[in-house]
Amino acid sequence: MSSRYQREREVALEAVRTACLACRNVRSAVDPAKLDKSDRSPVTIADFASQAIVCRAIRRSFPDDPIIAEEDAAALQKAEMAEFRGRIAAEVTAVGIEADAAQVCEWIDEGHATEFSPRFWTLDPIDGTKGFLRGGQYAVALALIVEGEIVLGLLGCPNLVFDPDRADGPVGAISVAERGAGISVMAIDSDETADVRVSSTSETSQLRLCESVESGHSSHGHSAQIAEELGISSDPVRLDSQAKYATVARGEADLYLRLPTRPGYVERIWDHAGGVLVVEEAGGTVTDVDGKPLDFTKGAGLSANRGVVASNGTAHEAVLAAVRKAGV
Ligand SMILES: Nc1ncnc2c1ncn2[C@@H]1O[C@H](COP(=O)(O)O)[C@@H](O)[C@H]1OP(=O)(O)O
Ligand SMILES: [Mg+2]
Repeated sequence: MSSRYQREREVALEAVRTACLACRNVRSAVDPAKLDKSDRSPVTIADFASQAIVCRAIRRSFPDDPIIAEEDAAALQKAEMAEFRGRIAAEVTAVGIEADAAQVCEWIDEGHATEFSPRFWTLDPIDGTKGFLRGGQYAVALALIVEGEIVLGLLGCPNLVFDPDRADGPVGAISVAERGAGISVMAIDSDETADVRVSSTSETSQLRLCESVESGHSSHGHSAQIAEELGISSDPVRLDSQAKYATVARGEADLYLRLPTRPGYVERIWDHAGGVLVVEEAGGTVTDVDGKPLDFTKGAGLSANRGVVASNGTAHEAVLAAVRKAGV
């Protein structure tokens, strides 16, 4: 695969892999029973550690690139957060990056950009917080956007089986896509690599649909209507995070619907940029519910778009027609 962004890819892959390891450490170190009762602090530690790791890596290699990331360190600066800051620093140190609390806060705040620029990165340090808490799917999602076009997209999915045909095989998959250069999926814990491609399903009744677990993030009512319109009788697969894009990219699902639950909700770029390129480079198509391409020139929000439809490409027009019919 010829690569125009070889160095960016290497830096991004190493950073996402390390962030995935930190997320896993936090997840396995905490008693899940305690997580239910707590104030989200364990997940917050992983969010912050992941953002610190990835922002540090980008800043060291590409000092001039702005980063639009989900978290910031403002809430960490309070005196009563001292222990918490220390725990984040300990998690970053545990994956081989020695850091104190102040340093970690500085790295987190490298992700403070909000405005569009000709070249920038966007990061969701943990996409799918609820999946992370449930022990389900979550993703470290990173993308590089140049002149409004996603040129690199990475999804680190620590809980996704590497090979869908080996359910008891290795767990943990990082999808790495570069525009025009294709997509590879790498195991988190080994050198194993796989080429993937979207499905070729064109018969709409056979489409395997995936959507959010949370009905507050995507209208399950509308997706049931769309499925009926397409003649789909199988139940949708529900999973958290951009792992949905990864499953469409490797042909495990044919369609991901993200349908607005209320007028005016603006999707965040870090919730989609990585996943969009992963699906496109695997041969699929991504638009909003009106069939328009997602517009990454508006800053942190996808304010020119409504919802998302990601498909294997073959079925895209038929799906958009059903979306229109459902009155989304
Ligand atoms: N009303 C909404 N519509 C769409 N996405 C939402 C909505 N509210 C929150 N989200 C975002 O959906 C993402 C998770 O989506 P999924 O259901 O696919 O796992 C999170 O980043 C979450 O943002 P937040 O970071 O504010 O929680
Ligand atoms: Mg998110």
